[in-house]
Amino acid sequence: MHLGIIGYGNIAQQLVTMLAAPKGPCPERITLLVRPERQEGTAQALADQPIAAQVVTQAQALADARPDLVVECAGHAGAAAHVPALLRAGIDVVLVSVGALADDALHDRLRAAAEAGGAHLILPAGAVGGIDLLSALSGGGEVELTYRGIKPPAAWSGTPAAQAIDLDAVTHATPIFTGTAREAARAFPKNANVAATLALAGPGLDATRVELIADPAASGNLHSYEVRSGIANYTMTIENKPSAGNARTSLATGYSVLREIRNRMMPVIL
Ligand SMILES: NC(=O)C1=CN([C@@H]2O[C@H](COP(=O)(O)OP(=O)(O)OC[C@H]3O[C@@H](n4cnc5c(N)ncnc54)[C@H](OP(=O)(O)O)[C@@H]3O)[C@@H](O)[C@H]2O)C=CC1
Ligand SMILES: O=C([O-])CC(=O)C(=O)O
Repeated sequence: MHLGIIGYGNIAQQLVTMLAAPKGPCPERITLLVRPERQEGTAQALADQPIAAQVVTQAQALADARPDLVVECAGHAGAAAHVPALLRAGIDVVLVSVGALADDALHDRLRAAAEAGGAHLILPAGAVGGIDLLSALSGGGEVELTYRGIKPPAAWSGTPAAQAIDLDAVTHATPIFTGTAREAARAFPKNANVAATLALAGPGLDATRVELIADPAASGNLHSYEVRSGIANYTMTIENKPSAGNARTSLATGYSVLREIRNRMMPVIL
């Protein structure tokens, strides 16, 4: 496999490290797309790992390299800037920044690009689980979904919560947002991709209720949700450990993307 990666932050670095480890299938080549000012530093960082790697700075250059699969790990703006051109070029893309789809215009643009290119936009489960069952239940009729995301106060820094309350002074679990999954994904682009993923697998971005909480007692990122439907009811709680490079991103996210990549390299998909 020739793998493309957009962005070289926390998730992308975790991915390259895991892919380069001597366990499990590994791509033959990686092409990374980073900002121009990051090109040299990224090339240097990649020199010490065993997978052949090149670094480009334009979506067109990544498309021209013809990777078999691209994973986007660059946030909502990075996804909007680069993913449409890749889909239009017929390249399948795993969109980690799922909350970017809360922008209807971008959602339409990505869908049209995938159709025009005959490519697929793949939404990974990311830091949450149970997407398979939720999506299956949604195919069978009406589904009700409520989601609650709990993170330590520091994980909400740089978000609207930091303007509304003093995060350093939070002493107990404090709600910082209630609303729809669409509102959450747009207001918390680095923290509510899970809400968007659940909503898209479930009753939709405007019909999914979301509560976000800052809790000094939280040791990681906790995602819990409740599903009610005519076919099955379930609740799920996931206690995620934070990733080393970015506390607001759960460690499991990189593993979920790794699964998407390796499923493309294996005769049996699971
Ligand atoms: N689906 C899920 O469950 C989850 C999804 N996410 C999503 O994944 C994203 C990435 O997470 P994480 O790796 O932890 O975040 P980081 O901030 O560590 O990494 C993001 C990287 O993307 C780069 N980037 C941003 N814009 C562009 C661009 N236009 N072109 C190229 N590179 C760009 C940044 O570079 P620079 O420093 O130069 O800006 C940075 O290196 C999050 O922003 C979030 O949207 C996160 C957690 C869970
Ligand atoms: O990684 C997580 O726990 C979830 C997250 O940041 C998001 O949903 O954007």
